Parts: sequence; structure tokens; C-alpha cells
Amino acid sequence: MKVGDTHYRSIWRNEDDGKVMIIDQRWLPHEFRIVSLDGLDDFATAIRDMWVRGAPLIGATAAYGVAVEMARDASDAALDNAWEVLHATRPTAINLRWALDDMRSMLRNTPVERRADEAMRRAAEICDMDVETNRQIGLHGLEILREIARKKGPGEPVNVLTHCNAGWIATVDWGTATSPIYQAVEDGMNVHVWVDETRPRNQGAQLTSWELNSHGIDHHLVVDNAGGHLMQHGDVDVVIVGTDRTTASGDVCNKIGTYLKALAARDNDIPFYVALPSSTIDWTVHDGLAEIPIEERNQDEVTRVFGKLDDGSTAHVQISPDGTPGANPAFDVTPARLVTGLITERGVAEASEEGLLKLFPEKKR
Ligand SMILES: CSC[C@@H](O)[C@@H](O)C(=O)COP(=O)(O)O
Repeated sequence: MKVGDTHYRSIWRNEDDGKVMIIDQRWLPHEFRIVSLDGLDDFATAIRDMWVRGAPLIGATAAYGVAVEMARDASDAALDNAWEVLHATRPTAINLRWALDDMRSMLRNTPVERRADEAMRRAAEICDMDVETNRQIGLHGLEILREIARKKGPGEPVNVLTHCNAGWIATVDWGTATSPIYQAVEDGMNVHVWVDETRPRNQGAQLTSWELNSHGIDHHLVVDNAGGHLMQHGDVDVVIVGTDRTTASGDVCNKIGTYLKALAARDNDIPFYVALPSSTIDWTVHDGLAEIPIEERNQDEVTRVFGKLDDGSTAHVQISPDGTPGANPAFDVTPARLVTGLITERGVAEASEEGLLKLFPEKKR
């Protein structure tokens, strides 16, 4: 998508020196910084410390991490080590394991002398696939928004509420939850987005708002606690969020706070959709609450916030008393029964094993 007049992806390779480049998301929206990732440790740090984040982008970054390591040492031992190091970075988003497994199984069947080239080729392919997948998600989601617009009447905005950042910057391009919004706006639809700030790291305030602002899309930033109130007053037509791992039975694990939005949506009869590439489905897991590991992040993310000071400089500031401990579960699970539908690249599935298998019959066991 666009930053100013320039089209960017969130990760790419330089044409001249072949380096892997990312947008370092820690500084957005206040500073737009591009950095190169030069070795396995850089890739692991970038994922762990959230220079890049969002399930699909974590997967794409890991794929390039393997590729860069293969250029240094293409042995089986280096391949296994790269898998382990990258896999240990973040526990919840399944796209990480999906991308690492994909790379390793392909490279194991590739002669050592060809591994570096093949790994780069496949990492680029994973990125291209992500872009096309998200574009398809957008087209399927567009139909949902069109239907809402038809019911509302001419000129009335379709009000979408979203949580966290499942935008283009969380994927390689387009985003998942935001892809239908971008498609709808390109289609001329009047769309307005309620952006949850998404404490503790404020992905909504810092990233989703930045994206929508850059694309001139009508939006308001709201505190996380405002969603229920907006829904009670008829100000939300649909909720669309992303996911870090969806079970084979349709339970959805996403950024902490998603579950509360789903509860409020159900109480107010508002459709609650989850947009996801099929690489986010963990076909081995059936009970999201019992089986998905929830990342517990540093308490500093709760007790401090990052922002711009009046003099224009940026800083982290403490918001709680010295000594008050923070607890920081980063994700929660929304049971399938609260999900209206799963918007995938193959269409909209009912959030159930049966619904998912209708769209992905090759996954039947
Ligand atoms: C298309 S991204 C979907 C999810 O990864 C997103 O909603 C989310 O929860 C991101 O969490 P983050 O901790 O910022 O990586």
C-alpha cells in the first residue's frame, strides 16, 4: 500500500544488493524507518522485539531469515538451527511455524549447493502468495460490506470496528481485516472505521490509524473500552479483526481484547467477522482455549506507553506507580460460537470444522 506517493510492501529485497529490508514498526507513526536484516540473529530479534509483527508478516520474515542463513551455511545443521532460533521468537502466531515448516521441507529435498538460491526464491514466493491471498480476502470481505451498504441505504457510511492492526503492515500487503476496507474504498463505498487503540502496545493507535490516515480513509481512534458503547448506540455495523491462530474448529486467537469485542457484538446482534489467510489455521488444534499457547510479554509494555512529546521527540513514559507490577497476556481466544464467519482467500467459512472443511476439503483426515 502507499506511504506518501510511494508503494511499499512491509518486507522486500533490495534490487541492487539483495538485502532484506523491513519497515521498523517500533517507531510508527512518528518516524518512518527502514532497516536491513543481515543475519539470523537480526531476523530473530526483529520478530521477538516486534520490529515486524502481525501473523502473516512474522511468517514472511522468518522465511527470509532461513534464506539469509542458507546463504551463510546451507548445511542440514544450520537449517535445523535456523528453524529452532526463529520458532522460539514468538509462540502464538501459527504462520511462523507454517513458514518455517514450508521452508525446511522444501530445502531438505534440495541439494546443499542450490539451497541458498532456492530459499530466496521460495521466501519471495511466500511473500507474493501472501499479497494475492490478502487481495482475495479483501474481495470476499467486500461482498459482506456491500450487503451492509445495500441495507443501510445510499450515502450512509458502513461503520467497521477493528481491533489491533491486521492491516497491510501486519502482512506483506493489503492486510487481512483491512483488505475489505481498502477494496471497498477503492470501489467508491462510504466506509468509516472505528480503530481500537489496542493497549498495551497500541497497534490500533500507532499502526492502523497510520495506515488509514495515509490512505485518506475516514476513521476515528477510540479507547479499547468504547466498543460496547458504540455498538449499543447503533454506531457499529460490523466488526472485522485478524487472527494469529484459528483452530480447525473455528476458535479464533487474536490480540488481547478481541474476545470482549466479540461478546459485545453478540449482545448487540452485530456481525463479528475474522479475516485470515489459510496459513493462520492450525489444523492440529481443536480447542483454542486449552491448546493455543498465549504469549506473555514484558510488563513494561503495560506500565509504560510510547508516544510523541510536545517538543516533537519520542519517548516511553511510565503511567503507573513505581513498583506496581504489570501482567501482560498478549492474546485471547474467541470461541467459534461468537464468530459470524471466517473470511479466507477461498471465501467466507462458517466458524466450525464443517465450515472450514467445505472450503479446504484437502484438509479432511
Ligand atoms: C493480519 S495480522 C492478524 C494478527 O496477527 C493481529 O491481529 C495481531 O493480533 C497482531 O499481534 P502482534 O502482537 O502485534 O503481532
